[in-house]
Amino acid sequence: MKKSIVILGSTGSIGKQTLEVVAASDSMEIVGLAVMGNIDELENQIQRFKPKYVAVFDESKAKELKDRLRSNTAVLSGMEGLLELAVIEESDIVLNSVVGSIGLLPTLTAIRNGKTIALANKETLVVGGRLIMEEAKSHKVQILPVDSEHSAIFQCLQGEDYNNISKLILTASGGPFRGRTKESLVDVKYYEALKHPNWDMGKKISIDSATLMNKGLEVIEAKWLFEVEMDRIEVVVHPQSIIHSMVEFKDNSIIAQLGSPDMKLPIQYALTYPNREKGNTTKLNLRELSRLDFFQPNTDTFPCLDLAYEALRIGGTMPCVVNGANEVLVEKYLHEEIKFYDIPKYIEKAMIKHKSFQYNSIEDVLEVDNWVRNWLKSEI
Ligand SMILES: NC(=O)C1=CN([C@@H]2O[C@H](COP(=O)(O)OP(=O)(O)OC[C@H]3O[C@@H](n4cnc5c(N)ncnc54)[C@H](OP(=O)(O)O)[C@@H]3O)[C@@H](O)[C@H]2O)C=CC1
Ligand SMILES: CC(=O)[C@@H](O)[C@H](O)COP(=O)(O)O
Ligand SMILES: [Mn+2]
Repeated sequence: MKKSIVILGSTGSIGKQTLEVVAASDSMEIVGLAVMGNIDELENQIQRFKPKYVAVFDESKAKELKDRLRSNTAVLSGMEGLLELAVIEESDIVLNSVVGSIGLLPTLTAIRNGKTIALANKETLVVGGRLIMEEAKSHKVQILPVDSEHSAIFQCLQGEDYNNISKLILTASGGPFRGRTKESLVDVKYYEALKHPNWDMGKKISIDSATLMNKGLEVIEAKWLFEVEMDRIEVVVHPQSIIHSMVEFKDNSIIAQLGSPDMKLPIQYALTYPNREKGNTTKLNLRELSRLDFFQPNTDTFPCLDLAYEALRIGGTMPCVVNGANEVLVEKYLHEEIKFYDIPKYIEKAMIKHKSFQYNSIEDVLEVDNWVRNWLKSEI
């Protein structure tokens, strides 16, 4: 029997690579695909993978697709359609690779319906980590990390007792501006920030890598996934992105996971877990690797990392505020409405304005997410 996969965000960087993984495997098939509004690409995907269902978030685009489509694929639409797709009976696993906190509700809905989750959408755990992990436990649902660092840690922890973890060591490439001074980045343009040295990713996460907010979000993601407190999560800059992360144990042994920087590897691991299948990524040739470097992150040039740690220290709804502010600010930076250092500046302002509280429901989280987005509108 083939494993039936639903991909939320199939037209994005992770979504397309997931389709490549599925296409190359004999053990998986696609039953559902969801996108925001890129129906041209979705139509190609429908022809190739013949999913039973698709969901298009943008209602008018969904209607356009319905009018165009000459196949038996059912077209769902809006948030309702996205949630419906997240819980279809035919699926064995839901890979969530939408971008942003909009991914929270589909993850939660899938968990409440007992669906195994392959999670690329890190914002889910940043904004609602406590709730998600509680629900996953109570519904006995497994969350399989897709983010490369978390997949690496998950792989390092196979067969290990989590009580023996001494610390998690997340590697960061340092992004396109590694080694630069703050002064030199004041007027840096978004298209320079999009040039990641090692990974080909969507725009939002590429800007996050350039500010180091990506690593901040990943520290929060790691805290929830592996139940490790923030003072035992360390970030080390590793420009080659060959070691994808490490775990140090009580006995001072460190286990690392290595591979060429290609997301198809963690995607495949999540989809085939606990098995491993033949991979199609470039093999590492250790003899050709001349060196592996490690440095301390420069939080003077990249203050976003410290802001994320501070949000985690405060706890409650503060990480949600940091995430919501960051999403708005990255979008504005991409549209040249603000400058590079306005990103940390306004995130910090939002943190000062917000009084964090312990959320008890998804409604609490969504309200805070909404608040920070509206507050920024009036502030900038
Ligand atoms: N790219 C990477 O290598 C990595 C990404 N991640 C994480 O994975 C997630 C996805 O990143 P990435 O693939 O780069 O992002 P992209 O911007 O490339 O793709 C985003 C995808 O989400 C879809 N989407 C956005 N909003 C909605 C919505 N409301 N309903 C349905 N679909 C929606 C988009 O559809 P449309 O095309 O129609 O707009 C698109 O398919 C992010 O959380 C990121 O942090 C983690 C590790 C690595
Ligand atoms: C591929 C992946 O998981 C990204 O999150 C990547 O880690 C980004 O690179 P940085 O280390 O520069 O943030
Ligand atoms: Mn990552």
